[in-house]
Amino acid sequence: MRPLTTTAQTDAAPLDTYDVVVIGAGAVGENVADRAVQGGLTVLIVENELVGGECSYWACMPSKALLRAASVLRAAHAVPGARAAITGTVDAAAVLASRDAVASHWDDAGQVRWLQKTGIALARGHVRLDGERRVVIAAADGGTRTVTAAHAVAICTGSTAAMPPIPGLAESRPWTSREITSTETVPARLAIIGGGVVGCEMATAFTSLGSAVTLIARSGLLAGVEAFAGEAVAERLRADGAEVLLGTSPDRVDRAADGSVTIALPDGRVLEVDEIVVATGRAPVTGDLGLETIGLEPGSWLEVDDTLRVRGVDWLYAVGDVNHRALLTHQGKYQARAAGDVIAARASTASIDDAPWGAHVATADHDAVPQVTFTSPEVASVGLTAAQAEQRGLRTRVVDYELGWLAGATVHGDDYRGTARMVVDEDRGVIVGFTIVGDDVGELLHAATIAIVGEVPLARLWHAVPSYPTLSEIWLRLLEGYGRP
Ligand SMILES: Cc1cc2nc3c(=O)[nH]c(=O)nc-3n(C[C@H](O)[C@H](O)[C@H](O)COP(=O)(O)OP(=O)(O)OC[C@H]3O[C@@H](n4cnc5c(N)ncnc54)[C@H](O)[C@@H]3O)c2cc1C
Ligand SMILES: NC(=O)c1ccc[n+]([C@@H]2O[C@H](COP(=O)([O-])OP(=O)(O)OC[C@H]3O[C@@H](n4cnc5c(N)ncnc54)[C@H](O)[C@@H]3O)[C@@H](O)[C@H]2O)c1
Repeated sequence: MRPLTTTAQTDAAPLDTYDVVVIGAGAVGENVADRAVQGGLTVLIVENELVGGECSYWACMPSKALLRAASVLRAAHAVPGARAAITGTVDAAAVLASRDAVASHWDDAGQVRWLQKTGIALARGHVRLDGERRVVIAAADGGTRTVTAAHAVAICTGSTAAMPPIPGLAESRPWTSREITSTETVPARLAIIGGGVVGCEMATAFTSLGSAVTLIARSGLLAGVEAFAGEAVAERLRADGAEVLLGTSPDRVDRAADGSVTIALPDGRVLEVDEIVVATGRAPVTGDLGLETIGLEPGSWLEVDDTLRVRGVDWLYAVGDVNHRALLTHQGKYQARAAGDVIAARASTASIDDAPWGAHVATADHDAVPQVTFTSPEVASVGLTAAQAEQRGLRTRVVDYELGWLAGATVHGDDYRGTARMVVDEDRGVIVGFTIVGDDVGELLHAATIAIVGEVPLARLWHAVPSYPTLSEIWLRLLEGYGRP
């Protein structure tokens, strides 16, 4: 693992009591703290690794930095004139160096300065709850400090890579998302277990960086979204030279004395690789948090109501990955804004706005979670898939359109291909789901999120005119496919 650089504690005059104690200074904890401070409360945030958390150093940011060069190169290759200017392939060393800069060289000084500027006190150490509204902070030097929260404790401890019970796997020192996103080398032969978002993005990145990648998925790829998305990603990975094994999972994994890893598959085949990455989902970071001191189950996801308050404990909040509502930075930060605001409101005489879509609830978590997967092609989706809408008992109509038929696609590059799907709730005349798959479509997603959250009637959407010739004309084509209501 890369050496971590932590900047000294900013909690200059440590108090025994703060209005709010936030456990975990990832993107989500930082935002809970910020909103609570803006609401007039004193806040202590406690972090035992780097301020900024997973997203800044081992997840969103470094992974996107690893993917960007190949995406730009692919776009240039598709455009006559630009294509001729390309004289080489992806420069892996330059990509890794750029990734290092994007990950701030695993130094959290910048984020600590932001905490200082915002008026949030920081303590370094591992936190455990110690009964109602009390926490004990164990510092790296062995010292401990007990702090009481006058109003609330917010658990924002995130998630970690889950380890499936495959014989020999744990003993084989597999990489997780942390090692693959911070690697200093490009393994010549790389196997990835798990066909979810991490597996697909890292297979895309490392194929472009020169690894011979084998992606092992027990179902299709990207199971949570429309099936055509995973199919398009599998097709492109294979075209780019990766091996994609669907509907299978290793029987056994072993690492030999020379460092190589063998993977035995159910069909009798044995793969040999240099590194293996486990990308089979996440586990909550709640195992060593003192949850048992307040009657909760250590190691469990923390179930919350829409104000992000842990069910049955009126002073405790769980925000971000740890509540398992939507494991995404932007959605965790959305929850954090609601949580910080409601904590401040409950600490004062302000009224609580907890009706659906109110200021103090994370209503969008249920039906309007946007996500962009930065594979090739990109996959962007929000709301329900056609199957999910049907399972909900909605009377739906589905409209699909091939992106390659758009004038904007013709200009974008040669042989542009992609698919968009709109799922309409026929009874309400609004969109409940939108998925788009194609190169460079991620930035198109927010229009769909606004349409779904705003419950914009289809009849009114006909008046939202996309510019010609952009890929946004997908909206016009989907509406024409549906017909004017
Ligand atoms: C490879 C990868 C790529 C991703 N890419 C994206 C993406 O492109 N877009 C996106 O939206 N999401 C992405 N995600 C998901 C995103 O990283 C998470 O949703 C997000 O980091 C969750 O933020 P969090 O603040 O809840 O948790 P974290 O970022 O995990 O922060 C929790 C913090 O709590 C600290 N902590 C834990 N326990 C204690 C304790 N007892 N005492 C003190 N401190 C403690 C930890 O050290 C950590 O800093 C990705 C995830 C992975 C794995
Ligand atoms: N661009 C983004 O938004 C982005 C990028 C990366 C990660 N993330 C977030 O991080 C979270 C974690 O991602 P992830 O990919 O680890 O989890 P995931 O839940 O998306 O996918 C895990 C996959 O592993 C498979 N799997 C589980 N056990 C297996 C086994 N024994 N053998 C083979 N396959 C197995 C599952 O069927 C599933 O398809 C996601 O919830 C995602 O939202 C987001």
